[in-house]
Amino acid sequence: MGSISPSDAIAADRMAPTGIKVIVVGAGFGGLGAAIECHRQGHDVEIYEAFPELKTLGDIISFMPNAGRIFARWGAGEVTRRMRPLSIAHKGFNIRKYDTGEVAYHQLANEYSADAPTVNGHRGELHEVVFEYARTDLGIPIHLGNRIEEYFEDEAKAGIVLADGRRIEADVVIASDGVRSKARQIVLGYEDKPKSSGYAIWRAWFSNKDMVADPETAHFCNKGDTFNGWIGPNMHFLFSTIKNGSDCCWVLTHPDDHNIDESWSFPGKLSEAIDAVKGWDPMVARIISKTPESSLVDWKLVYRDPLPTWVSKHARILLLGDSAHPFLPTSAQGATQALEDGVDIATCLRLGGGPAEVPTAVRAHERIRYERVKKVQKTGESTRDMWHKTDWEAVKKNPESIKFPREDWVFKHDARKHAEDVYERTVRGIQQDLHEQQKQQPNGASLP
Ligand SMILES: Cc1cc2nc3c(=O)[nH]c(=O)nc-3n(C[C@H](O)[C@H](O)[C@H](O)COP(=O)(O)OP(=O)(O)OC[C@H]3O[C@@H](n4cnc5c(N)ncnc54)[C@H](O)[C@@H]3O)c2cc1C
Repeated sequence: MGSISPSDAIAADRMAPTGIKVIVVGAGFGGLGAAIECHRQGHDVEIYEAFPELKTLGDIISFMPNAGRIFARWGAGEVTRRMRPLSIAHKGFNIRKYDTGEVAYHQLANEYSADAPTVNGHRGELHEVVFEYARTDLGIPIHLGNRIEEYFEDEAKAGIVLADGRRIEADVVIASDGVRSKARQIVLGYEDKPKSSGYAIWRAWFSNKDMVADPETAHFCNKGDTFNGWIGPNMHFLFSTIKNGSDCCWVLTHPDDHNIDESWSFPGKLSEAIDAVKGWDPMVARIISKTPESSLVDWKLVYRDPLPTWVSKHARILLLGDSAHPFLPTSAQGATQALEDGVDIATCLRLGGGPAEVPTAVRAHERIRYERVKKVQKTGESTRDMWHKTDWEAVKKNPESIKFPREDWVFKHDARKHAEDVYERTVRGIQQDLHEQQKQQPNGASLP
């Protein structure tokens, strides 16, 4: 049997058309993932995005095996093949005590698995792989430079209003427009603002030039990729070397009660970051001092309590990814859960069967995803608290207690299989609940 070319594998990666038209707002990981999965599962999809062109900005992002499993299925492994050379290939995570710098625990890296790889790399570079896969390989229309100001729906359709006044309709609108989503107003019926998480993060990505010039820091770059974390009271500093040690990246999470009405990303000041680590292992300040100030970002971390719903009244507009549920970075699951959302909604729409069944499919999606997302969100708080309130005497006795949690219920989740397994049962549950509610309405009035 002859081998199949990557382009044939990509073309073959599509199920029969369902006749469902989907608009996705936002081309972040959430929107792109949803659009790719909708395309694969036979829906007719296009994306509207505010940014006028793709820029490979940012620093590190981690995708755990529950995201790797999703990427690995795109184009029969073509997407993960493109991601692999961009990803960190460190052997393990050195978890250090903040003041002495001693390694309290060495957590081995996950083995590379072609079916469900862990992917850690530059956010902009990985984003570009996914963006180009959607646009160039799959031919999904991505309309850049379109900021959506309004969403609308009735029982039969939903849509968006573009800046020039054009109204575009579809069977369903997936609003993956991030933490400041405009769609939340129509979904919730009120304006819901993100609040301060009480923390900010200095973040930097830079070349190893000054690190290798200093014999005290050169070893981090001369041994290939490395990953070290200093864990201290109410703060942590994570430092990676990437691409065989040629690039460096760090994040310093620290308390900060900012005003979240303001923009949340600012140029960072090195002196402030160095001040924050007074009393810490001097290596931390030394690494920070090698950072060109122009590459330092002061990122105010916002959060929001779980929303009561992600679905509009007629169930034709759906919040997805950060617009529905922002995560704390200590879960390392925000973008991953956005990808799971995309797989789930694309699967529910297909199993629903066609445009008339969209509201049922959208409601089933929310019911399938809601509790899992809430539970994963909590891991961001528990890991942060575990690190920021470390009892070092207890860690001496049980070093493993400080490791980054890797739980099977999070990592082994197969979003598509799960949706296929529970869809019918979930729809029956929704119908039963509606029936019960209708019985309780006076004069048999019907519910939306
Ligand atoms: C410091 C930090 C570190 C993180 N680390 C990790 C990690 O290691 N692993 C992980 O899984 N997650 C991580 N996350 C979370 C992750 O980055 C997000 O959860 C994820 O990127 C959300 O993707 P999204 O597509 O939902 O939203 P976004 O990436 O915010 O995308 C929203 C898109 O919508 C567009 N848009 C917004 N408004 C409109 C509009 N009105 N009209 C049209 N387009 C619009 C925006 O331009 C943007 O492109 C981290 C987050 C932070 C803050």
